[in-house]
Amino acid sequence: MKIAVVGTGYVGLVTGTCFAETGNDVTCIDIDEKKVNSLKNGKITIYEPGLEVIFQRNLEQGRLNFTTDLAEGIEGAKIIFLALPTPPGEDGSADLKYVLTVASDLGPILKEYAVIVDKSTVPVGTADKVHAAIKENAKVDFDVVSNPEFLREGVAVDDFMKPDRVVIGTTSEKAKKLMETLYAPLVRQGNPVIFMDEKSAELTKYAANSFLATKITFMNEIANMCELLGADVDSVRKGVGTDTRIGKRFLFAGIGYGGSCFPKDVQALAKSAQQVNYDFRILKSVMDVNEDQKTKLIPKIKEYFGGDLKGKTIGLWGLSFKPYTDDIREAPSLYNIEKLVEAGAQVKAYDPEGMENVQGQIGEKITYCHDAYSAINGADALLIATEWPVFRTPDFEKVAKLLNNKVIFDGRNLYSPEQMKDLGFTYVSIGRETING
Ligand SMILES: NC(=O)c1ccc[n+]([C@@H]2O[C@H](COP(=O)([O-])OP(=O)(O)OC[C@H]3O[C@@H](n4cnc5c(N)ncnc54)[C@H](O)[C@@H]3O)[C@@H](O)[C@H]2O)c1
Ligand SMILES: O=c1ccn([C@@H]2O[C@H](COP(=O)(O)OP(=O)(O)O[C@H]3O[C@H](CO)[C@@H](O)[C@H](O)[C@H]3O)[C@@H](O)[C@H]2O)c(=O)[nH]1
Repeated sequence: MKIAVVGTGYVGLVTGTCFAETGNDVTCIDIDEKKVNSLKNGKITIYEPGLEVIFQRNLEQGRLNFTTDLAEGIEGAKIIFLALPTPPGEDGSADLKYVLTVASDLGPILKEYAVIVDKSTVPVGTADKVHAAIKENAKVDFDVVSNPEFLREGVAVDDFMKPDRVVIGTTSEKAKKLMETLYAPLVRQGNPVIFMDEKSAELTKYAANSFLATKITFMNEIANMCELLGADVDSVRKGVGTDTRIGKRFLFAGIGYGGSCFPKDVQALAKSAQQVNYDFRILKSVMDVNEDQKTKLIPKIKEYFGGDLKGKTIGLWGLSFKPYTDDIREAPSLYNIEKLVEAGAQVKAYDPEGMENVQGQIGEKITYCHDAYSAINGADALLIATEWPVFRTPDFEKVAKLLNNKVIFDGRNLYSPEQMKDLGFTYVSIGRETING
């Protein structure tokens, strides 16, 4: 089937590449000329494990094409995905200007029936708005479908090719059939395609992300209680996670959730609630707690150094908001850097994939190191912000030698307190016993 994907960022590129891989003829459209040229020339624009190989294959075999021209890109497409940004507007609600601008542009250039799919995360009622924006100048029949995306960065290809479920919001039988055909190769594992109305599909996406953010935040609060009561959050996690009603996943306490989705989507759902005069109290708490959680280790670092960080150097392991991505949007590392620099400390950082993006955003505010050990060479303490596997089993003798003080502040609970005690480190983690080496 011929399909088009408008917006070739994270979701657009994964969507386009994966649908090309399942045999469709895909054209991806983006207004960013540099991005389009790079992709046309075979240079992938995001770091996402497993994506490059299928991107190259489909590009070479001509099933994956890129253009900046919307009319050219949608020519002959039966399905047109909108994978456009929906960032928080000034009041925290999702800004629909990208989605609605493209919808308006589509009206006059649609030449035959097509299904326009909202892949972006959009508030309830957006499918109606997109429909109205297209209809204003449309000369042909069309349907607008809500098909939220649930992929996680870092495992996006697997999530897309083997989804737990596909949610499709439409009341049009014609659109339903086309979407069913497109998704058929991805749901052979027996996972369901769940059809519903557009509004419920839109809300499903916000409910899923907000629920997961709440689950993490609940465990972060349990971790904070553990610290006050002398319990261990890892034991509590195992104890509760084995209850199948709760489940083992997304129970890891740490220095808060980040990324391009949870922070903005929780905020957008809270705003949607406010707009219909509903006080969504849990979400307000989730945002509050996460705000504090992100820089939770800073006061402890200050306390270790007697309250003053002036002239101290902190080695920072991890910049991306989670492992296996170069995405630094809303990464807790950035909030920690801000606080450390504000307090007069210097930061030497290493991240396997995220350094270029951080440098692009904050420039030379910190020093970028070529590996984990150079980031702690001569540093006064180590702070861990992201659980990249390379940080999990370091040579602790080397770590001790390179650091001026044997002290680790671990925002991702990578090491066991017992091991740190044996090695003689001072070790401060989240929701567990502090070890004074
Ligand atoms: N990143 C994720 O993991 C993820 C997962 C699920 C859902 N989502 C949702 O998907 C949507 C897109 O997210 P993303 O992370 O891919 O965004 P992104 O910022 O990475 O990419 C958006 C792309 O759209 C392009 N664009 C902007 N205006 C355009 C226009 N008029 N015409 C063509 N292209 C245009 C931009 O140049 C950019 O390349 C958001 O609503 C997001 O919430 C994201
Ligand atoms: O037990 C956990 C799990 C995650 N996190 C943090 O939560 C954030 C988000 O992690 P994750 O959900 O794995 O990454 P995303 O790629 O942002 O994916 C989320 O956001 C996407 C965009 O909407 C959705 O499609 C996905 O389903 C949803 O998981 C990260 O900062 C993680 O460090 C924790 O602190 N503890």
